[in-house]
Amino acid sequence: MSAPLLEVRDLQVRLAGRGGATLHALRGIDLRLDRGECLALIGESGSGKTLTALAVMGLLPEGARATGRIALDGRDLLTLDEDAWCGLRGRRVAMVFQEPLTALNPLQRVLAQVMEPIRLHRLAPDRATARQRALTLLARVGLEERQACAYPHQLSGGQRQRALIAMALAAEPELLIADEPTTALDARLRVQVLELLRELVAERGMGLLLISHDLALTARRVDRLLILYGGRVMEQGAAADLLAHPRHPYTQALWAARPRLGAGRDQPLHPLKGNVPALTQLGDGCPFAPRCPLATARCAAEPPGFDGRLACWEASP
Ligand SMILES: Nc1ncnc2c1ncn2[C@@H]1O[C@H](COP(=O)(O)OP(=O)(O)OP(=O)(O)O)[C@@H](O)[C@H]1O
Repeated sequence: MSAPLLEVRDLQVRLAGRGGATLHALRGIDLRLDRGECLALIGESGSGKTLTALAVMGLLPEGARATGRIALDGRDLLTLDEDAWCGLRGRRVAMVFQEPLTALNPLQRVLAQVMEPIRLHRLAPDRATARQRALTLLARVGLEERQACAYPHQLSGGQRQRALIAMALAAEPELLIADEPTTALDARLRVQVLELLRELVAERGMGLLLISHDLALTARRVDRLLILYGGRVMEQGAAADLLAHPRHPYTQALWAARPRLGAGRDQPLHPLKGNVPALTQLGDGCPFAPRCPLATARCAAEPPGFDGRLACWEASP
C-alpha cells in the first residue's frame, strides 16, 4: 500500500509563553489524508486547528517546538531544514488564508500575483506561457480577464477569495490547506467557495485540509471530519457516519448547536455552554471534561486515548 499523502502522528506543539513559560498547545494530533480526499478539521476557536495547519506548513510561531511525525508522501517534514522547506512550501503544499485582503498584495494586479508562483517554481518556459496558465486558472475559479487584470481592492470579497485559491493552485500543489476560507463571505458565497474547492480536489487529485469552526456548513461537503478540542482529537471518521452517529459528547454538542433552517421561536436553541479553555487552564485530563455532560472524576484526571475513531472514556459504543 502506498504512503498516504499526509500522515500526522502524535503531533505535539509547545509554544513559548510569557516569562519563559511553555504552553503545551497541541497534545497528540493524529490524522491521515489521501490524494483526492477532503478532510475538515473542525472545532471552536482555540481548539488547535490553525496550529495544526501551520505545523504542516512549517510555519509555527517563533520559539515553537514540534515533536511527533508529519509525513508528506512518506517523507518526514519535521526533520527538514529551512532550505528544504522553501522548496516544498507553495510548491507541493500550499495554503489559502482566512483574509484575502491581507494575503493579497494590494499594489499588484491579481494576474501578476497568480503568475508569480508559476515563474518562481519555473513551471512555464516563458512569461507568455505563465500568463496564459494564470489566466486559465483564474477562469477556472470564475474570474474573467478583466477581473484578473484588476487590483485586489477592485474585486468583491468572493472574487478575492477565488483569486487567492488560484494563487495557491498556481504551482500545482499536492496538498492544499484552506484555513477558514469562507469566513469573510456571506452564506451563499461560502457554499460556492466550498463547492469550488471540492471540484478542484476531484479534478486535480490533490488532498484538501479544510479548517472550519462551522460543522453544519462543512460536514456535507467533505469526505472526512476530524473534531479537535483543547489541542487533542476528540473524534474522526467519514463525514456521513459521523453525522449519523456522532459518539463524542463534543461532536454531539457541536451538531446540536448548529443553526437550523425554519427553526421557529418556540424551538429551543442549543448553544454550547462555556468556552474553550485557555492553554494555561488545560489540566491533565480530557480538555472537554469541564463542559461535558458525561464527565466523571476519571475524565478530569486522565486523558482518554484516541483509538483512531474516538477519544472518550464515557461515550457509548
Ligand atoms: N503564537 C501563540 N502564542 C501563544 N499562544 C498561541 C499562539 N498561537 C496560538 N496560541 C494558542 O494555541 C491554542 C490553539 O490556537 P489555534 O490558533 O490553533 O486555534 P484555532 O482552533 O485555529 O482557533 P481559531 O479558529 O480562532 O483560529 C489557542 O489557545 C491559542 O490561544
